[in-house]
Amino acid sequence: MTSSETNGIDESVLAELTRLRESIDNIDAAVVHMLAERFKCTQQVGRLKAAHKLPPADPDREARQIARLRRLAESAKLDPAFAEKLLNFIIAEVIRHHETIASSNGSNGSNGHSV
Ligand SMILES: O=C(O)C(=O)C[C@]1(C(=O)O)C=C[C@@H](O)C=C1
Repeated sequence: MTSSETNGIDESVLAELTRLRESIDNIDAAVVHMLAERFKCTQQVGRLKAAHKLPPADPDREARQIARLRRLAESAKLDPAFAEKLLNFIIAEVIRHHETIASSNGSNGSNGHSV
């Protein structure tokens, strides 16, 4: 092994891997923050729907979101099937939250409006 190698991996390769991983970590942090903001909005939607006795899921809206996201994915060279699966995964969690909000509104005598 030469002085520029560590455990058989060239130091320049390790430096490149570290640089790429730092960007990956930044992107993952951004995804977490963006999802947190999205869930803050959907919690408000869930409270609004529960207060007005609207159903948790809106399949027509979902169909429009999926069609739009697939188009965006294609133009960004991301697999549209992956984009659709990801959105469905997120929406399924949102609907679960909406259902929890709706059932807690119905059982505690609240009118659904929070202070
Ligand atoms: O837009 C709504 O009606 C929502 O409840 C939000 C949302 C979403 O997460 O984007 C979730 C459930 C609905 O089926 C559609 C969309």
